[in-house]
Amino acid sequence: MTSIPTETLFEYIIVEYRWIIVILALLPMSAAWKFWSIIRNYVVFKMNSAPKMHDQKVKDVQRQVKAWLSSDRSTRLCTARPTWQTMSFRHGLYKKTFTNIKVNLVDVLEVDTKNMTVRCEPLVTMGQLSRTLQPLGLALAVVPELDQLTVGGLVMGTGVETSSHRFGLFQHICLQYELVLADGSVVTCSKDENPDLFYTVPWSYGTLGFLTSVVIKLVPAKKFVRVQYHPYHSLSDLVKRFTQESVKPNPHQFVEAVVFTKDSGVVMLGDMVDEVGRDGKMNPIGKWYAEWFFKQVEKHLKRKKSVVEYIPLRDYYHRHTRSLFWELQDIISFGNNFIFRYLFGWLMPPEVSLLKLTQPEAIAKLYERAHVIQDMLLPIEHLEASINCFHDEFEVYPIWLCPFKVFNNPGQLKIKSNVDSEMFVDVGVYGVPKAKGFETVKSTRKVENFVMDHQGFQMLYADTYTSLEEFRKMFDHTLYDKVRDSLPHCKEAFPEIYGKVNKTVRK
Ligand SMILES: Cc1cc2nc3c(=O)[nH]c(=O)nc-3n(C[C@H](O)[C@H](O)[C@H](O)COP(=O)(O)OP(=O)(O)OC[C@H]3O[C@@H](n4cnc5c(N)ncnc54)[C@H](O)[C@@H]3O)c2cc1C
Ligand SMILES: NC(=O)C1=CN([C@@H]2O[C@H](COP(=O)(O)OP(=O)(O)OC[C@H]3O[C@@H](n4cnc5c(N)ncnc54)[C@H](OP(=O)(O)O)[C@@H]3O)[C@@H](O)[C@H]2O)C=CC1
Ligand SMILES: CC(C)=CCC[C@@H](C)[C@H]1CC[C@@]2(C)C3=C(CC[C@]12C)[C@@]1(C)CC[C@H](O)C(C)(C)[C@@H]1CC3
Repeated sequence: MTSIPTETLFEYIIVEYRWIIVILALLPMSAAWKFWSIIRNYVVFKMNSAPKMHDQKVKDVQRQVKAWLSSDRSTRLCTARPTWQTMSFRHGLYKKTFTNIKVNLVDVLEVDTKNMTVRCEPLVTMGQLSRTLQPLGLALAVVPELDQLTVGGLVMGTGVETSSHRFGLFQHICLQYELVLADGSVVTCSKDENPDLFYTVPWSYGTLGFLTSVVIKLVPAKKFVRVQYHPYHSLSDLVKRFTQESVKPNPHQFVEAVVFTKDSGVVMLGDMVDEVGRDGKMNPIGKWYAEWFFKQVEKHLKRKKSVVEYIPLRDYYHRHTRSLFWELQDIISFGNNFIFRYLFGWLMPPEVSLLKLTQPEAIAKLYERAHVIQDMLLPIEHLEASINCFHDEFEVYPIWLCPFKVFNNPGQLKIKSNVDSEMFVDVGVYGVPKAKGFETVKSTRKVENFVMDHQGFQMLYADTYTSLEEFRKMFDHTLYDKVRDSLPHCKEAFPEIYGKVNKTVRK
């Protein structure tokens, strides 16, 4: 059955019989972990104990930074969050050599219904937030899809979702950050207070200070999302419709597309509603027995006509969680089989952290050699050319398309200078490449060059093969460098962004 070059019999057994470990150990462990965190978060939030503890916890972060300050400072600093717990594809090697600062801040602090904001700590996850906010009739303006993504990671990296064509990236819905800096001080920043710091925190990957709380913008939520599925059998027609829907003045609340082959795909347009209308069926895609969402979407291609469905709001927000987009099909190939779904669907998905922790070396090598995970962010006018380029270099399907607005703010993302905002699209490619002549580094480099030539950006949770020079060209470092120069001990404490995301520091 296997064609992976496994080095030992032990490794061979681990790879080939991994499903036994996944089903008997990882799935039950994941479920127990989820169950425990839901109860714990609920109790803490209801008892309202978290806001009182917050200052104490921030002081503890300050204490650790000050201890480093008074040491010989021979190492740099990073958070102590184990690398297997994170949503990045690789393990950060710097965690082993840097001083690890414990930032164990896991709570939703305050929901302000008057100002429509929520204040929360950096380790709060998207799943935890949507669970807390939904009963209050609220939602984050942008909810990145995977349950396990944290507020801290999304602020220091980036976050995108199908409402981003209206609200922008995750950074654009954040109103205030509280950080512990390298000199041990606590600062808050917003567009009016310490604006340079405020605008350079996103995409800084923890290289300016430790985030301790964030104020995020909320929007009113309704019970369901009315989703229209529009199948296309021509790439240019799909791109035309997708672009029109993204840029029009009064767009639908959610816009997304999944491209299944070079010339077929489905455009999805969604709007929140309170009741299920007569024009479509209710589809609770979050139920344990439901088919994986992308498989359901694929079926609309065959129907050839537009269809309307009503999806419960939380199910919609986390629609790609149960199948980790389409990555789980490579891990549990029979995961979408109806017998498996009825028996074990309620345990899905296995926690990404547990998958990462138990990933054998042979699988890591297989992914390195024959798997692509990349999100490229490009101005929307280059969408069709991007898909053609991705097809030539990778030939990986499905492709995820999500439009998003980039506001003309200071910081690392530079857009055309004469506009208030520019529409971009996230082209997400996750899977096994079928392109002839695919070679991980060579092919990814070609795509990276295409992205740079078209004024795009690369998401950095995945592998980047850019050189430091190219990276600094892709992301504008002018203000970032100025801020690092001005913050005491910053350059001594933290490497620059490239030092945390390039391939040599991640394995
Ligand atoms: C039940 C089960 C559980 C699994 N659990 C995990 C897991 O927890 N974590 C994990 O990472 N993987 C997991 N896998 C994936 C598994 O390791 C690979 O699918 C398998 O080893 C691919 O080898 P193959 O020769 O059997 O597949 P074939 O179908 O023969 O594959 C042909 C070629 O396609 C490529 N290929 C196939 N699958 C992949 C893939 N996933 N990524 C990159 N290239 C691929 C390889 O180059 C391979 O040589 C699981 C698979 C199964 C069936
Ligand atoms: N839909 C989407 O938008 C998706 C986004 N992603 C990406 O996944 C990542 C988020 O994953 P997640 O596991 O939550 O985050 P991680 O723990 O991987 O953190 C990402 C970066 O943020 C830094 N960071 C996190 N918390 C803090 C903090 N409190 N103070 C200072 N720095 C901090 C980390 O620094 P350190 O290295 O020191 O720990 C790290 O460099 C993001 O990069 C995001 O772009 C992935 C999938 C989907
Ligand atoms: C911007 C958007 C929407 C990005 C979606 C990113 C997902 C597809 C990524 C995030 C985490 C991710 C890199 C991951 C993996 C697949 C792709 C994921 C789910 C897997 C599960 C692939 C198998 C690997 O052995 C391993 C377990 C290490 C990783 C873990 C992280």
